[in-house]
Amino acid sequence: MKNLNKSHYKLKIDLEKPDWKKVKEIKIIDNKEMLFSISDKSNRIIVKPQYFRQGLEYSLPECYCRGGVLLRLKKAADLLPAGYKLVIFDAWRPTEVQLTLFDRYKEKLLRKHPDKSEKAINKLTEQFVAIPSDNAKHPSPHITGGAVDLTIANAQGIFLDMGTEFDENTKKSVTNFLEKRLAKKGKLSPKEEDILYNRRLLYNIMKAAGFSNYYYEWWHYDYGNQLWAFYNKTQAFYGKCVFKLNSHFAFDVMD
Ligand SMILES: C[C@@H](N)C(=O)N[C@H](C)C(=O)O
Ligand SMILES: [Zn+2]
Repeated sequence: MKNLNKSHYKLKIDLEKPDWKKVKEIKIIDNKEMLFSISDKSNRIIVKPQYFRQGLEYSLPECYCRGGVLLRLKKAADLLPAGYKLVIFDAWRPTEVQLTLFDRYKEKLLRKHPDKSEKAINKLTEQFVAIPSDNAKHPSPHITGGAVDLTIANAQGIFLDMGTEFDENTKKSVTNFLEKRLAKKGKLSPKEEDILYNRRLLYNIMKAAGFSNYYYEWWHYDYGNQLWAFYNKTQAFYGKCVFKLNSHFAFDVMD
């Protein structure tokens, strides 16, 4: 890390928890950009669809995102140190996949906390999986084609240590977990320091390309949807989208 450019670590990770009530109230004027497949668009982006690999029902063998997201992913990838690549785990999601993810995690929490109320369990679930919604006024982030889950691989193809697995549902996944520990204790172990800088690298290139990060997950970034608009204090331009294949093998956004 010491031989890498300082600009990769310029910004410390400073984030707030989203207020989902406010997020859902943000106005969306969809710009109708199409969904594109992400594979083969840049030699610095690898696609590894995690939910398909896990055999999740309705998951897809390819990742798709809006045109503006694809452009910005390429920009972020080009900002990486030489040889490093972005690894995409998931992007646009069918509502059915969002539902399965939500139910799967909720069941896990119910088993762990049989004494908690349904309301409390839903609130906990919502931290790691957005409430499944294809309501045009407040669609779940991944249903818009504006959200992407990703990490970084180094020049040897090894995933950088981000401190947790993808989708690990613990407080260690909170993006600035180690920033807070550093501020409190004044120092980190060498391994923790590596993780802190790896997260900062992802955060810095994605911020520079125009994305926002989701407080609870180091791997989840947004552009153009309501969650992004919340963090950027603006309106959203990506709403709910379903797709149909057109003659250019891209996907038209449908209402
Ligand atoms: C499930 C996880 N990978 C994820 O994407 N979580 C966010 C909150 C979401 O479901 O939008
Ligand atoms: Zn995500």
